[in-house]
Amino acid sequence: MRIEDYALIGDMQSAALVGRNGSIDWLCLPKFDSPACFAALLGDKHHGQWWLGPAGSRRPDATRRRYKGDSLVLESEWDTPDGTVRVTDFMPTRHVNPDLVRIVEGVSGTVEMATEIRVRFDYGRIVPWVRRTDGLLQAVGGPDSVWLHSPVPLQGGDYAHKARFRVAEGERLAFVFTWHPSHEARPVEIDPFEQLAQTEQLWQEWLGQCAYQGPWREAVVRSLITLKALTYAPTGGIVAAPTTSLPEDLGGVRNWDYRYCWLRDATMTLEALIGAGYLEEARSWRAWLLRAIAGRAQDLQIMYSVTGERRLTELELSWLPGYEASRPVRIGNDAVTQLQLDVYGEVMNSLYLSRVSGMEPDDRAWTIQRELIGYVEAHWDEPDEGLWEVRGPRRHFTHSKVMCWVALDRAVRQIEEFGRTGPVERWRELRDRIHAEVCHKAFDTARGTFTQSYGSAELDASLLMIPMVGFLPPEDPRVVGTVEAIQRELMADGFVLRYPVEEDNDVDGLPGGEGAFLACSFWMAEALAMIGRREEAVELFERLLALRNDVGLLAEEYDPRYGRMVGNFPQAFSHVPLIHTARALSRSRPPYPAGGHPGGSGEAPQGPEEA
Ligand SMILES: OC[C@H]1O[C@H](O[C@H]2O[C@H](CO)[C@@H](O)[C@H](O)[C@H]2O)[C@H](O)[C@@H](O)[C@@H]1O
Repeated sequence: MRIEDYALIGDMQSAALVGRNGSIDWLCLPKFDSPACFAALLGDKHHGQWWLGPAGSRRPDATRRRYKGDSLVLESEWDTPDGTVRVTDFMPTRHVNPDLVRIVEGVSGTVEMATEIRVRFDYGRIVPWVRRTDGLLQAVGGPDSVWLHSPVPLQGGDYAHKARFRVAEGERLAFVFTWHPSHEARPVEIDPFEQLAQTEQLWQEWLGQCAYQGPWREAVVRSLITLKALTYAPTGGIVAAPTTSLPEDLGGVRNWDYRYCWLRDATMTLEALIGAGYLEEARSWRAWLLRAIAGRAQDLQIMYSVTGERRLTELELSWLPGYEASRPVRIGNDAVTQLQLDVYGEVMNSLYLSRVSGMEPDDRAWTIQRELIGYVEAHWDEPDEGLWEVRGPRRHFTHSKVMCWVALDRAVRQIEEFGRTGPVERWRELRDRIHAEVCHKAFDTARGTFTQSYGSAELDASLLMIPMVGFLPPEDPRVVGTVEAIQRELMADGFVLRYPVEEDNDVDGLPGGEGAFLACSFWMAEALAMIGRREEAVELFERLLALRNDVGLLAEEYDPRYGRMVGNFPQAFSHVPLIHTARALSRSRPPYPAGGHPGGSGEAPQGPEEA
């Protein structure tokens, strides 16, 4: 199944991927980063899968599917010669244990249905013991146990449980799958129909707070729902994606675990949520951040688990063959130990924006920000791995330096605008020094463009963020020159690459190519809008929207060679800039924080042309 054939359901603690043919191929319980109990996504049905659909020798795709209104409740419908049947899949809000509910409903006629379930704990490695108790099926293996309430009798065999049954018009049959720690007593059963009503209501209430009223609202709302689904409700942490090892290069080695909270991705997600009126998420993330990074500034990591754990050691799961043979399958992520200086700017920016949006001050937050700035003061001039987390040699990445400027700029603003205390003169002086150095060392005057790193001739899509973060005004010729150079040199098949990936180029230290990283194309659309080229911006934005799958979801990348989505799915880093670009094009996103460009050209800015 292609990556875009999946839909997402979740309960804000974990999430499952449901295939177009009714197969649940990915589910980690109890948390996003727990071992999967269905891992067919990275192997086959023997690594754990739950299929449910019309009976027959093949497993046909649903005739149509959609989310029920603005929710995460998925409805898949099959038209068959004998009638139409609907399967509603959702994960109710967590009470004590995680539940997955599948309701089969006869829409017309009488349809013969079938189901086949294989539970495999520990990412497909543990075949559990299965027994029947009081009409329920219980599977146990190590620390994990699941209970399945099935409305039809299931037959065991071939390490699976199967059933064939009929559903007539108006009939509703509910399957409930509940996880719990194997040492605990049997979980309390939920009422699936009551839970369905409650889950729908929850989403309705959440969307009721949405402040976005601009164009492309349907795409923006689906992206907001997806971002909310990637939020770990108990702590406020946000995962970059709910999957691991969906390849950036089909059949290749660029397979990473995204089930963690990157400070970069999370702060960008928050900016999108805050912009749409969701301050509660910002409050809860700030509390998560203060707990996660508590301690010495030099110990700050670029990512943590959603509960704040720091050790995310990378491991390869040798028994999983990988998505379309893309090996290795990895869990954990070695990027955790990298130096990525941009995260200081991202954290400072998001805490500043939270204040601008009306969030109450927190003295501990300011103490930590002062510590972070102390670290930036001491280390901003070192080479790092940058936002792309390259596994090649460290460099003086331009984007990292620009974000160090952002860190200082937002610290200065907190003093100027919110009466915080700190060595403002020293910080202003360093902010301006970094600005001058970047303009001197990272700008190629002959080509009229900023470059990826000091002294390099390469371009990099992250340079498109220069006007967005307020480093230079959009009409500055250096910004326009950079946008145009990236258009000329980094675009392939209508989309923007992160940086050139060629065999003789060791930027990221990895073999193989990759698709177009979708965030970069959204940044291009936003940058075009900012420099007044709205028509081109809209054209590119709509080309990107057309890549979304039938239920509005985007992976990390799109590979024009195959016309397919690649990389982890769905990816916050793709949905965030979708929201930002829609806001920029509808003029509801301020181009940079109020107060001008302290380190800018000094010339009076000319506003971008009105459309
Ligand atoms: O492709 C190389 C790198 O890919 C991952 O990083 C990317 O995803 C992160 C999470 O969305 C994002 O913050 C980062 O900017 C992206 O480059 C992976 O985690 C890295 O280990 C890998 O080197």
